[in-house]
Amino acid sequence: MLEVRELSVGVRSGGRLVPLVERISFTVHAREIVGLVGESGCGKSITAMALMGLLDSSVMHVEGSIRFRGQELVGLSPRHFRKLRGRALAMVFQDPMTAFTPVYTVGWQIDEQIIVHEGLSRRQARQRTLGLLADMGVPDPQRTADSYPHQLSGGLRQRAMIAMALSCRPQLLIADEPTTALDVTVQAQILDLLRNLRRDYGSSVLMITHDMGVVAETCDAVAVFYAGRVAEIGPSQEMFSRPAHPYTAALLASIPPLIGPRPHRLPAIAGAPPPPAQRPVGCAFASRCSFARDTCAKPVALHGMNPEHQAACVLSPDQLVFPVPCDD
Ligand SMILES: Nc1ncnc2c1ncn2[C@@H]1O[C@H](COP(=O)(O)OP(=O)(O)OP(=O)(O)O)[C@@H](O)[C@H]1O
Repeated sequence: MLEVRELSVGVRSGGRLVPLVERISFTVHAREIVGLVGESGCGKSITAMALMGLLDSSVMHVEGSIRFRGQELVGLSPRHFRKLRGRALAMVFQDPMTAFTPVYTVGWQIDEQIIVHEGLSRRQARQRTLGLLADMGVPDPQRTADSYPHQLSGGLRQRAMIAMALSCRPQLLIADEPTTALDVTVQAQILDLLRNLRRDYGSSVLMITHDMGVVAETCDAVAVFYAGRVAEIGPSQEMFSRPAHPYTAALLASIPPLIGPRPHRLPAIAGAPPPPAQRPVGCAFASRCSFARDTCAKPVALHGMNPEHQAACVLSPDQLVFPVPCDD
């Protein structure tokens, strides 16, 4: 369905190219939910924008390959990208107000999307809009369709945006932090909705998040991003039970337990990722890693526990014994 190979994105700055994303590879199979996870600034959104053809080519340079259902997207013209977007490829954002304009009703905007892409009449489009809103668990679809975006709660707006993204039955939905702005109950409902998309619509989902808890709830496979590179990639179950990169382990340690007493405080990762212009050639996590040693200063490629589960760490999983969260 989607194969990203050695994808790099750089920004032109002061006569040189600063790498924002470096040689990223991952695959999304049909009906699969894949997570891109990592702290703020590690390149998740830039990757998503490259997939959607939304990067400004006068500022950003894209290299490598993005094959979507056999079609190469790197170098695709804006006109061809426009045809794909909203149809085969769709995206939902953290803030639905970026998807909706405030001056038209939500229903009118979803209708428009359907009319433009599928040539249905306004009446037929409205039927589909109401059906989509109902599928998204909107209690009163007619009323929601007739509302302006600012009249809806955050949860309803998010459902309406997902309905709009699904209006032309995309094969791949990219969800960029779709639940971050929502309270915990609504968050769980939206994640449920995304999980059901493959069953109800046959869609694959690329889930972008900084939250390992969201990955645990939804994703079949996950790529852990750190400072513009993939630190670890693999099936989520396997990665959760046996992380092979200290950064993954640190992210996992920051998920609150679902059952039992919650630790007094969750371990946070001290420090911050290096900014793009200051990334070292070796492991960019080394300066924050309790396992760091001299060899971490050399570049390290992803290598495998098995062909599917790979990490870019000089240590083998046996050498990585991670502390469990303490309860002090
Ligand atoms: N237009 C731009 N020009 C220059 N640098 C940029 C631009 N957009 C993003 N960056 C930089 O690229 C890096 C990756 O940003 P990106 O938004 O992809 O991170 P992210 O992992 O999605 O973080 P967040 O979770 O905060 O959205 C960051 O260091 C960011 O400052």
